[in-house]
Amino acid sequence: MAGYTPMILQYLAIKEEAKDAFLFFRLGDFYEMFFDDAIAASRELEITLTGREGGGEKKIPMCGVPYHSAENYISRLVDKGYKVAICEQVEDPAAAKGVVRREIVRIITPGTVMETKALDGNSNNFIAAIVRVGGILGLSACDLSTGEFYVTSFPEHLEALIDEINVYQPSELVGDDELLARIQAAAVWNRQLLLTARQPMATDKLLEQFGEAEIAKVKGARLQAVSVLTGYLEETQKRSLGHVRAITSYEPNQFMILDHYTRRNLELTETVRDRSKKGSLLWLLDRTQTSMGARLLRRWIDKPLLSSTAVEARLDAVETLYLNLILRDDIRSELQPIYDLERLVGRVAFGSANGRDLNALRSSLRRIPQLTELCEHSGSDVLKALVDGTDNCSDLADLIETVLVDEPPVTIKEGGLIRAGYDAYLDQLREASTNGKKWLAELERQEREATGIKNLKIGYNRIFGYYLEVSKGNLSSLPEGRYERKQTLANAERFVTPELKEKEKLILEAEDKMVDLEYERFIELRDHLSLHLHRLQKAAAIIAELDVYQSLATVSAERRFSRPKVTEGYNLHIEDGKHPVVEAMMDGIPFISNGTALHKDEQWMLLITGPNMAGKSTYMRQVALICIMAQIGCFVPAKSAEIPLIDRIFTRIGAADDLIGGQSTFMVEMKDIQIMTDKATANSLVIIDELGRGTSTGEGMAIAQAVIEYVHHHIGCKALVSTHFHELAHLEESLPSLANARMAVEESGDNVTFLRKLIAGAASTSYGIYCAQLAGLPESIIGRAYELLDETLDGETTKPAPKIDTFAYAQTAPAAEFVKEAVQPKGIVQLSIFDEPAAANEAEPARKKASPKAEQLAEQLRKLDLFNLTPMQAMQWLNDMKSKLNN
Ligand SMILES: Nc1ncnc2c1ncn2[C@@H]1O[C@H](COP(=O)(O)OP(=O)(O)OP(=O)(O)O)[C@@H](O)[C@H]1O
Repeated sequence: MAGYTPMILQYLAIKEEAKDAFLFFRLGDFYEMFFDDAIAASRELEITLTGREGGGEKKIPMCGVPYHSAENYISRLVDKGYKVAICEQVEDPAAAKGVVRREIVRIITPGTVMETKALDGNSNNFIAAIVRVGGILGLSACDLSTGEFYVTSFPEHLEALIDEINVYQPSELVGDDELLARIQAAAVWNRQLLLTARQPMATDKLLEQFGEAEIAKVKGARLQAVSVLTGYLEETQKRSLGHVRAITSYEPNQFMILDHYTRRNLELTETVRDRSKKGSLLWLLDRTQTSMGARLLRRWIDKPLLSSTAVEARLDAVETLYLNLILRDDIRSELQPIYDLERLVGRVAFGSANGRDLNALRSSLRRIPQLTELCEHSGSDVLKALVDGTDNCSDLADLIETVLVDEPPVTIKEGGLIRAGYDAYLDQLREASTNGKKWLAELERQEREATGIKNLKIGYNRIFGYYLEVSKGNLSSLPEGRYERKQTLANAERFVTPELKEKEKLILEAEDKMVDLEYERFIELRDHLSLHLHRLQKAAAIIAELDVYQSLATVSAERRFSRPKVTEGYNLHIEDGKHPVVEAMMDGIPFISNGTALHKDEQWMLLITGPNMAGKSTYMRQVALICIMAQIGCFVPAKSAEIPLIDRIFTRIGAADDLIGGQSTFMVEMKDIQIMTDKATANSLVIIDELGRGTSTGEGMAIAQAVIEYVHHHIGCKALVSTHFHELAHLEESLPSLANARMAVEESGDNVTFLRKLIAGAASTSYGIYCAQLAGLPESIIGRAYELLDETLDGETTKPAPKIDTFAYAQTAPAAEFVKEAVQPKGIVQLSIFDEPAAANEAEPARKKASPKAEQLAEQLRKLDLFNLTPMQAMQWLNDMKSKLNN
C-alpha cells in the first residue's frame, strides 16, 4: 500500500466494504474502476482498459464510464449476475480539504434492481432469504421494486425448499451458507441465481423497518428469514424502504404444491423447449391490461388455491365479467391507461421518482373512481366487496395536479416542474426573471437608439454574464464613459454598464433561486406522497386483482370455457376436456376433446396405452391443467367439469433437459417417483408418462407394475399413467380401481390415422416404426425394421409397411369430419379423420404371442427413440439386433 496517493488509499478503504461488487468510484463526470475491478469490467463491458499513476511502482489498471450513461453499464453487469457498488462524492469538492469525502450510497444487485429499464414489467424480480432454525426452514422473499414481502416456513426438507424457492424464481438468494451450498448443488434453476451468505440483522433495526405489529406476526424461522433479508436490503440500499412495511406470512399448504419439474412439464409460465412465455398457460390466460395485473396473474398461476370458498369467490367474479361483455370492455378500457402503480410507488419510496412518474401516478389514480363505480354496479358481490370503501386517493392526485405542470422534464434539478400559482414566491421570482428579460430587450432597443448602432446586441455567457456586443466597425460610434470593456473578439468587443450588471444580478439570482425552489417543492411533494404509500399500495392491489378477473373472464369467454364446479370431495369429472394451450396453438385445426372420470367407487387410475404421437401426453397434461385452472379461479376448457381440490400434482413427463444435474434420465425418473411415494396424499394427482422406460424392458416393466400397485394400494390418489408396456394391461384384472384406456387409432389400408380419442381397453402396438416413417427415415430402414419386427414375432404375422404419401387421406365414416393435421418432424402433412369413439375402427394388427427372446427384442424396438438416432446409429442398432436374433 505504501506510496499510493491519498485518493487511491481512499479507494482501497472503500473497496474493503464491497469486496464482492464492482466499485464504481465517482471521479468528476466519470465512474472509474481500478485494479482487478477494472480488468474484469473492461472485459465484461468491452470498454478500454487504461492505466493511472497512483503513487505505486506500476500504473494502476483503470477503466471508466461517464456518469450520465452509467445506468446502462450497471444494468449490463447486474444482468450478468454481478453486484455494483456506487460510490459518490458526498461533499462539495470546492469545500473539501484534501481528498473529497466519498461513500458507497447503494449496492445494486440482481435482486435489488429498481431501475425501470432493467425490469420486466410483467414479472416480479424477487430476492429471497433462507434460514434454518432447529428442524425448520424459513423462507422470505421480497420484490424491492413493488414492496411485496412474503415469508413462510416448513419442516426441513430440501425438495420442499426448492419447490418454494421456485415459486418466486428469485434472481438472488441470501442466507445460511450451508443451506446455500446445498441449494447450489441441487442445480435445478432455470435462471442465474446469485448466492450471498448473510446472518440475521439486529432486532431493533428490524423493528424500525416493519414496526412492532408486523414483527409480532412472525416468529422462529420466519422471523429469522425476514431478518436476514431485511439486513441484506439495508446493507445494499442504505436508505429507508418506506414501501416495504407489510409482511405477508403464509402456510405452504394454503396452496397447491407444484414441484419444479411439474411446473416445467406443464409449461405453466414458460415452455420447456425455449423457455418462452408464448405457448405457456400464462401466455394463454394473460389478457391483463396493467403490469400489476400481469404480475398478479403469474402469482396466481404459481399458487393455485386450496380453499373451495376462495376459489368460488374468484369464479363468481370471473363469471360476472364473463357474462357481461359491456362491463368487461368498460373495465378493460379503464384499466388500459393505468401505469405500473406498484413500481411507481416503489420509486416514490426510493426517492427516484421524477415529475413524469408523479404525473403517471396522478393519471392512474384518476381512473379509480370510475373503476369503483363499475364494480359497485356489476351485480357481483365479490367485485363489490373488492372495491368496498376504496380509497381513491383523490387528495393525492389533486395535490400532484396542483403542484406539477402537465409535462415536466425528466430531470428534477433544472426547474420547469412546478405549476404557476402554486408558490407565490416562485411566481415572483419567475416574474422577476421574465421582467428582467423584458428589461434587457428594452435596454437593447434604447442603446441602439442612443448610439445609432443597429447591430448592437445583448448576449450572455457563463464567464462574463450579460454584455453589450458592438462590432469592430461601429466602435467609434460608442460614447466614452459608461461602457466598460470586458472582452475582445476577432471582430467585436463586449462591454458592460452598471445598470446591466445590476439587472444581471437580479435575473441570475432569480433563476438560481427558482431552480432551487422548484426542486425543494418537488421533494416536498414526493415526501408527502411517501407518507401515503400504504394507501397507494392498497389501490394498486385492488386494480391488480380486478385486472386478473377481467383477464380470466376475457379468455374464458373468447375460448368458450365453462365454469368448473370445485368440490371438497374426491371425484373428478371432466366432460369434453381440451388442452387449452395446444388447442390455441393449433391455429384453427380442431382439437379433439376427451372426457375424464376418476371416481372413488369406480376407477381412479387410468393406464393409458397407445401409439406414439397419439396424444397421450397431451391428454394427461390437459387434465392437470384443467385442475390448476379451476383452482386459480378460471373457467376451464371443457363442456363441464367437477374438480375436487387437488393438494399436489406430480408429473413425470419427458426428459429432454433433465440431464443438467448430471444424472441419468432413469435416475431422475426414479427420484421423482420416490418423492411422489413420499409426499402424495389421496387428494393428489399423479401423472406419469411412459413409466419405467430408460432401463431394461424386464426391469422397467417390473418397476412400473410395482409403482402402479403402490399408488393403488397405499396412496389412493387419482393417477394417469401412460406406458409402452402393453403387457401391463392385465393389471386391470387385479387392481379394482385401475382401468385400461388407449388412444384410438384407425388403420385403413396402408394408413394409420390418429383419432385422438381416448377409449376403453389396452392397445397392442406402439406404431413406433410408423412414426419413424412419418419422421422421414429412409425406406430401407423402415422396411428392414418391419422385417425384423416380424421376424422377432416369430415371423407369424406380417405387417406390410404402411405407405406414407405426402397427403394421405384416411377412409371416412359417413359423418366423419376431415381434419388437416401437421406432423411436426418433417412437416409431412397428413389428413386424419375424427369421429365418435364408438365409430373408431378398433381393429389392430393381430400379433401372435411371441417367444421370450422375440418379445424382448420387440420391446427394445418399441423403446427405441428413433427421433434421436442418426441413420447410421439406426443401421448399427438393426445390425446388433439381427446378430442377437441369429445367436
Ligand atoms: N386431442 C387432440 N386433438 C388434436 N390434436 C392432438 C390431440 N392430442 C394431441 N394432438 C396432437 O398430437 C401431437 C402428439 O401428441 P402427444 O405428444 O400427446 O402424443 P403421445 O401419445 O404422448 O406421443 P409419444 O408417446 O410419442 O410421446 C400433439 O403435439 C398435438 O399436435
